Amino acid sequence: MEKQLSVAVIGGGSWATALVKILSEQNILIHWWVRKEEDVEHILTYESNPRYASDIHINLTKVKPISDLKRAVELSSVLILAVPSAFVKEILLSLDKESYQNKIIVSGIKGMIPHENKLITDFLSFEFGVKSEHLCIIAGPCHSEEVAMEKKSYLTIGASDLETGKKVAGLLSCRFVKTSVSLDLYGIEYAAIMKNIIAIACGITHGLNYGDNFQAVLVSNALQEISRFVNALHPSDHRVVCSSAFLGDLLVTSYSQFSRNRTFGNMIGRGYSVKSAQIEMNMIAEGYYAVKGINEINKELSIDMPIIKAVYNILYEKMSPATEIKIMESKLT
Ligand SMILES: NC(=O)C1=CN([C@@H]2O[C@H](COP(=O)(O)OP(=O)(O)OC[C@H]3O[C@@H](n4cnc5c(N)ncnc54)[C@H](OP(=O)(O)O)[C@@H]3O)[C@@H](O)[C@H]2O)C=CC1
Ligand SMILES: O=C(CO)COP(=O)(O)O
Repeated sequence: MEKQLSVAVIGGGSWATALVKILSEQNILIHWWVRKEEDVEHILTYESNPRYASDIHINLTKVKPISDLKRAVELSSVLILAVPSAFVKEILLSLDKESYQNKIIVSGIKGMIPHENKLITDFLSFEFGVKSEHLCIIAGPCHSEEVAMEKKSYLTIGASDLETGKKVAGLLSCRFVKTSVSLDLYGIEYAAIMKNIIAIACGITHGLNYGDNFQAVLVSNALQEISRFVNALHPSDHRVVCSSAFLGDLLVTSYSQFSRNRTFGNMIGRGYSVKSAQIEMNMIAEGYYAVKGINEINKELSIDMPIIKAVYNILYEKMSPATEIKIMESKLT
């Protein structure tokens, strides 16, 4: 009899919980790593995550919650990373290089390694020697809240190797999720990071009382800004920026009521400090960290990015949102 495929989902937040639900549609075993033993106990008792996406029912016949990361990784041939970028380095470095060999590693993280400003996939290959054909990312417009409600969603699996991409796409495809594969792994990994910053800008302008007319201009200028940056870093003749992984994810994060980044930006526009907005949110807005990294990378590239510059100045230079958005406004077309 063929051995049942084992997948580790690493992370205890909303996205990890939603991915566990999607994977539970397959005939596989899911070793779900959550960092606190008390959360493992809660999941085993109540069949739900205590703090994030708690309305998702966890099918314990397929899902095995575990707080021992080493064991979860040992038991699995596919690893899916779904922790916020701020914590991923520390979590990954708690295991040795050997632990990651000959496994497919999939990043569901829409952020970069802090301070180093590396993509998660680059970090995995430089730090642990993971082969490029074993690396994938999960991109596309998909909020965990809608996965919980089984609303039809589309995911794009970014891969360098088509066969690996197809394997991961197969794992994440189900009744309510359709998947496709893109070989533009770098392009969509950067796009997934940058759209979070744009959603913060959308939230800020909404908080400052700008309307839908302005937001449409902001988002269309943002797509050009993202394209300029990604094309400068990783030129490609095959990049399709109007695809779901670029434009689709930009739109959903900029407009959705569920977006953490838009919600965070809205609070900033309404006068909250960064600290108070973060405390009130309970969930992570990746764009806060991403804008620092992208701004640093751009010091060498000097690409014209007025939206990203405005968000950086507001969040890190303590500039007035109203003043910065006025400056940005004059640069949009
Ligand atoms: N939510 C979504 O719909 C989607 C999210 N993503 C991406 O998934 C990634 C994870 O985000 P998401 O699931 O939303 O995050 P959440 O905000 O839902 O959860 C935060 C997670 O971070 C953990 N955490 C907090 N502090 C620490 C720490 N010091 N060390 C280790 N872990 C810590 C929390 O654990 P604890 O409760 O124990 O503190 C919790 O599991 C992000 O990159 C995001 O962009 C991608 C697509 C969709
Ligand atoms: O990436 C996402 C949807 O595709 C999630 O975005 P938020 O973190 O802003 O909710």
